[in-house]
Amino acid sequence: MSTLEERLLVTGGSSGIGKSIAIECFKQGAFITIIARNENRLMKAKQEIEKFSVNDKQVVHTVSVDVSKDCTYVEKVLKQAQEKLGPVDMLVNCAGTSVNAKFEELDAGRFEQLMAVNYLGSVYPTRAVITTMKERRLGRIVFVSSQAGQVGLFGYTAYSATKFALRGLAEALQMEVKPYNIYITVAYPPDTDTPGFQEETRHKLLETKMISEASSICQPDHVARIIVKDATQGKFSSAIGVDGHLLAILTSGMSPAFSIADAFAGIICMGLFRFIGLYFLTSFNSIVLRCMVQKEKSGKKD
Ligand SMILES: NC(=O)C1=CN([C@@H]2O[C@H](COP(=O)(O)OP(=O)(O)OC[C@H]3O[C@@H](n4cnc5c(N)ncnc54)[C@H](OP(=O)(O)O)[C@@H]3O)[C@@H](O)[C@H]2O)C=CC1
Ligand SMILES: CCCCCCCCCCCCCCCC(=O)[C@@H](N)CO
Repeated sequence: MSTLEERLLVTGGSSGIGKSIAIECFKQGAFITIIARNENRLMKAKQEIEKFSVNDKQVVHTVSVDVSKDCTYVEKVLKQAQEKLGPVDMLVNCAGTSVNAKFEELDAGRFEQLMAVNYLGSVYPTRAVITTMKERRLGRIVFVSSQAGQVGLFGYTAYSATKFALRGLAEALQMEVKPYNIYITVAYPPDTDTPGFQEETRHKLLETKMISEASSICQPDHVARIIVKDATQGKFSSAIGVDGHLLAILTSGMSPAFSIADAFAGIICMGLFRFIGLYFLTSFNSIVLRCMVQKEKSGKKD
């Protein structure tokens, strides 16, 4: 890592993808503060990450806070964290959670909770760092979305919406902060083998399971390596795997292009990828229909 990303804040840094991002950056000499709610898990993660230190000045700070509640408080504690750590070069918004269930089985509270954690829980930490980044004319902000933030899928009505929201936020913010040399990255990981994913899998709908097989299951350290590399380079979209890159081009819309070569690749491939996308969509719809027929045959209530 260059000298740029010396100081990092990683929300959700006590588990899964966030912890792997912290480890990846720590290995490259960064100073890191990890943020999550549960103090025990934070302490355990701190010890695990510190094993990868490359110089004896490196320590991992921890902050226990719920990023989804009380904006003023989140901003206050993260500003305090910056006094300890120094001005932040890169903020990684990775705290998040998912729920997989049919729309009518989710009560309204779940929609609110998910939007609070996944969306507002990225807005509040960003508010805590943006002014200093603008003053310093330097910074990177990462939003961890999902492939389910590029395409709405069966069982993810509440979840997908929160991940799509991050993209809107990121595009608008990028336009505002580009003149200040601040670069935004939206990461779209596929299913990744983390504690959060294992929890989600225990209650996963058959339709979602079958549809998700179209994409790979990744290891968190692999996902982290790609996100850190893309963010360091200042890429707006960070995709993983062949399907991830296909989806990124197909759903690129008005997102910034990383390079002229990237822009041309998109322009040339778009038509073909739309065709492939529609093929997948047709197969997903047929999975949904087959599952419904099967349930009706076996007399199960929907
Ligand atoms: N795993 C996957 O398949 C994929 C995951 N993603 C996204 O990546 C991110 C990380 O996922 P994953 O690694 O699986 O998750 P994990 O459940 O393994 O870890 C989630 C982390 O976020 C923290 N966290 C959760 N809620 C809050 C909160 N309200 N305030 C502060 N910290 C919080 C957790 O700590 P604590 O509970 O102690 O607060 C933990 O550190 C999420 O945004 C997820 O949506 C995207 C695509 C695929
Ligand atoms: C044109 C090309 C089409 C390519 C195929 C598209 C495949 C879509 C499959 C998406 C799988 C869902 C990932 C959700 C991950 C996630 O966020 C949760 N696991 C969180 O816990």
